[in-house]
Parts: sequence; C-alpha cells; structure tokens
Amino acid sequence: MDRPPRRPGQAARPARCAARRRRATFAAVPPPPEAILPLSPRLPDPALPKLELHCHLEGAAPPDLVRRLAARHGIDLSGLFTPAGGYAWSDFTSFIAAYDAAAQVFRTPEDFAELAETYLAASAAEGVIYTEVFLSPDYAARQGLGYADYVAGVAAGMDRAEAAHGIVGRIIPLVERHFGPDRARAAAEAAVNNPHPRVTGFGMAGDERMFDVAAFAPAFAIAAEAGLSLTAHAGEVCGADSVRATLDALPVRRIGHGVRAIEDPDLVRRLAADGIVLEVNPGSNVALGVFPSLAEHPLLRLRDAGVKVTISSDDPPFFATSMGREYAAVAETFKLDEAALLAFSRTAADAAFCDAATRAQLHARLDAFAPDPAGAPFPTS
Ligand SMILES: Nc1ncnc2[nH]cnc12
Ligand SMILES: [Zn+2]
Repeated sequence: MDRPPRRPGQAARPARCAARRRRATFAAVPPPPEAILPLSPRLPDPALPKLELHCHLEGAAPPDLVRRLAARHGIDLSGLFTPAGGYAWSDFTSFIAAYDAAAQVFRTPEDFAELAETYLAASAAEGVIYTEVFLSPDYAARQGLGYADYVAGVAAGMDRAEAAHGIVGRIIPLVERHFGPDRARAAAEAAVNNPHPRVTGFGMAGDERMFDVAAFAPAFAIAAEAGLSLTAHAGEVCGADSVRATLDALPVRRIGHGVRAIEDPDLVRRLAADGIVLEVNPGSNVALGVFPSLAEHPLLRLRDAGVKVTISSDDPPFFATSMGREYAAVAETFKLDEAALLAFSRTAADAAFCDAATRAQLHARLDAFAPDPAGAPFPTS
C-alpha cells in the first residue's frame, strides 16, 4: 500500500534512499588505515599547493586534542575511542554519533581557536594554501556557545595560522540535515544576521536519508539572498537521485561528495554541462564504504566526463587521512603526474567561496609553483 504523502519538513523515510551497505561489522572499529588509502611509499609532496573545500572543523579534531579538552572540561568520553586511541565507529550512523560525541568537548571560543589553528597549521605543513572549514553551529549551541562567539573563536585561530604559515581560511556554517528544516532556517538567519568577513558560504551536511531536500529551500534562500555561496552534501549515503533532487531544489553550484552521480550517465552529463563542482573526499568515501577501494572510486571517471572535481579530506582523523595523504594516494593509485594533481587545486581555486582578489592570489601561488598549461595567468581584474 502506498504511504501517505509527507508534509514538508516531516522526517524522511530512510528506506527510500538506496544506501550502500558496507561489510558487516560487529564492533565500533573503523577499517585500518591501509584499507582506506594506500600507504604511499612516497611522502605527500609538501611543496605542491593544495586547496581544501570540504572539511568539517569538529571532524578534523585530533583525538589527543579531544582527550585533552575532555579532561579540561570534565567530560566523560568512554566509548568514543578504540583501544588504539583513534575514534570508534563502524558505519555512517556510528560515525555521525562519534563525530557528535567528539564535538561536545569544544565549548569556548578559545577551544575553537585552538582547533582551527591546529588544523590549519598541520594542513599548511602539507602544502595546503587555502582551507574552507565547515562549522556546525547546532553543535556549538548545544554546548552553550552562540553563533557569533563560535565564529569569532574559529576566525581568531585562522588569523593566527595565516600569520604564522600563510594559509588562508574561510568559514562555511552548515546545517545538519537530520536536525530538520526549522533548525536550518534558524541557522541561516544566524549567519545572515551576524556577518563576518571569513564567513563566505552556507551549506548542509548530516544524514542525507532524512527529510525532503526541498524542505530546506527556505533556509538556502535566506543565505543566498545575503550573498553567501552555497553547497550541500548529496550523493554520498544516497545515490544519483539525491544529487538530482538537491540540484533541483537548492541553488547550489557545489555539491559535497556527489560521487554517486556516477550511477546515472544523464546526471553526469548535467553536472558537466552546468559546471557543478564536486567536493570529492576519496578517503572518506572508502572509509565509509561508499566505494570498496580507491581504485574503484569514480574520481577520474567523473573528471574525464568533464565534471569539475576537487579533492578534500572531510573528517581527516576519523578516516586516517589528510590532504597530503589524499593527494599522494590519488597520485599513486591513478598514476597521476604533478600537472594532473595541480589541476585539482586549480579547479578548487576557481570554485572557492572567496572574493576575486583572494582567488587571484591563490592562482598566483599555483602559477608560481608551475605555470598553468591552459595558458594565460588567472586574470586579476
Ligand atoms: N561525510 C559526512 N557526510 C555527512 N555529514 C557529515 N558530517 C561530517 N562528515 C560528514
Ligand atoms: Zn562532509
């Protein structure tokens, strides 16, 4: 029997999304690092400039920092860590729960400043020149930290990292899809009512199986109206239909993940024709069982079909990865040379949520490493 139609905003029926099943697991232990990305005999090349468009700040928290802040704030985190000291999770749902638990140790603006500075400094050491971090204001609010103080803390950490290491940071507040459209609308209003020069975008992450994506259109309209650039996760846990529905419902030009678009050739053609940029996270996709191995990941098939693809790390310590490891593993697995790797960085510079002057500086740094084979240097005016 057909189910009754859902009201906008009503909780989705998870079964409608054909999520891929990963191998059965009986304990919350993630795959070992070597089962996620090949451990390259080559060190990640720290000189090759890299740009990251997709990293969740709380998801970038090293376990040691989380343990230290938990002790500082007197928080019991039993169950969050494996015996080896990494994060304990075994599938997408338990990963989101672990992310949620780790996020609760960040409570003050200085906690977030330390996290942002730590992450950007480590990224800069691997050659990252630009990072957009996703923030989760709903998590910070749960710890009693308001949006403006949260952003100020992260921005202070970015200022310190930029001054010390030259890495440029931008902030994209996200809504968690599983918290529903009302919270999303409130988050969009908070972002718009508390502008900050480092906040240049707005987006959505969380459980793609929950709620109709169209229910989030009002939140995205508020952000778009205020001039924020937009991105939304889709095509990770759910398939090509989820990417199509997201593009139909929201005025986004970038999709977080989007990799399961590969299941539908018509959709791949649409992405290419419309110049939609995919924020691809190869290590995350393998770790979460979206694809069985990096060799079977569609990164290059999408690129070769004309889709704009970039490389990011998503939640690096959860997935035993980093920007350096992602670039090194992709280079090794797909036998890519330096020019091919730089092309990912150039696509990311084109798609970055930043102003024209910043974009020109990023392209200048890429061109200084190796001239753009496409010819003319990136226009500065
Ligand atoms: N990979 C991911 N997918 C959806 N939401 C997330 N939040 C943090 N990481 C995520
Ligand atoms: Zn993500």
